[in-house]
Amino acid sequence: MNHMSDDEAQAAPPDQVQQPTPLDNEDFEKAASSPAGAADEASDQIAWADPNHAISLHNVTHRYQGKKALDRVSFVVEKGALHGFVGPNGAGKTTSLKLVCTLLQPQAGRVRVFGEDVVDNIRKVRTMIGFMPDHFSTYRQMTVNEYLDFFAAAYGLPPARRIEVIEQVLSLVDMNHRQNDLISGLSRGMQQRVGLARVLVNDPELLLLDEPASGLDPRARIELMDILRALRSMGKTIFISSHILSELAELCDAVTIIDRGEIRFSGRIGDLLTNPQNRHTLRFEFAPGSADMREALAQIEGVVSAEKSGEGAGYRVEFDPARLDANQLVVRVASLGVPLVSFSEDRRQLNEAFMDLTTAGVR
Ligand SMILES: Nc1ncnc2c1ncn2[C@@H]1O[C@H](COP(=O)(O)OP(=O)(O)OP(=O)(O)O)[C@@H](O)[C@H]1O
Repeated sequence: MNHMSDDEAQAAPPDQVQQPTPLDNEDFEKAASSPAGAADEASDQIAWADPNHAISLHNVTHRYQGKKALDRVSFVVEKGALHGFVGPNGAGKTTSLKLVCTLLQPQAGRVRVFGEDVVDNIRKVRTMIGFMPDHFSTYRQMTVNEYLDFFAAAYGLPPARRIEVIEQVLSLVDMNHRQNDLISGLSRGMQQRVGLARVLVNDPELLLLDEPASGLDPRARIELMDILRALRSMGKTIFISSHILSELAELCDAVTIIDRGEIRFSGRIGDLLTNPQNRHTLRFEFAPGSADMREALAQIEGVVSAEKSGEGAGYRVEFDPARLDANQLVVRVASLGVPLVSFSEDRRQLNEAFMDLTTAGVR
């Protein structure tokens, strides 16, 4: 996502916010007639304006020069969550982030941060958020210390307090030892840590991170994820965007998937992975080197199909719940006389889920 420069992403005064363009009649009609439409706003107010929702987008539509970037988008991010925001190129991630950051105003619908409307309470919202764009577009010739001091001053911290805060935020991202280095001389991973330190300068409750792991090597990626977990354990809410669902699966509690301006899924990762169609399928893994078990499994009363799964001695076993429940199936499989290593619910692979929910091609 590169529509927003680093300097643009900082505390832009309200008069620099892109003003909304009125929507056409079609948009208003759809918004009003949708189940979560503007007409329902009053009745839904309590839920959508809940301060325990760090972010809520309710029926938000946004267009650029007539072209729809977001189409009646609604989702919430719970306070204290590490929440992923995933979608292919052009899906609408940056546009959504710009709305939450107060750099854009919604043309239809409501965007709230901890229950505060981003249009009505723009200044309050800005004190609660920290936005990290995906690249350093400027400031590369500053030292780490100068860079952080610049932002701390912009937030109005007095000089003595700035020294203290810079020490604290650099220690959170383990970068105190690079305080006097030029940003341009730092690795991508270290630049990302400095970017995070900058976002923490005003101690925001909500961190908005745009593709923070892109371009990082595996080690830097793991270290960054550890820092994010530590920040979450300090009570921060973290909303993190990525193109790659599997990258966020280990880290996040919940995920929102967006494609072509529409929300395809928003909820707990576990719910995304549990395929309703696979509720009656279990995966069994026998000891390595075991004989082919397909026939033995298929002969169990109530088993509909038994297929090999993966390279080793794994099998997907589908059963008819009217004739057999999962416990009975496990007992029967365990008594086949071949050592059973594990059994589990058959869960969809993340990438498979992502591909199912999104469409091919770049917008
Ligand atoms: N300033 C703009 N002017 C015109 N069209 C825009 C502008 N910003 C975004 N768009 C268009 O709006 C749609 C959504 O873009 P957005 O940047 O929000 O998606 P994204 O999910 O962040 O994509 P990426 O991951 O590629 O950055 C795209 O079709 C994009 O081309």
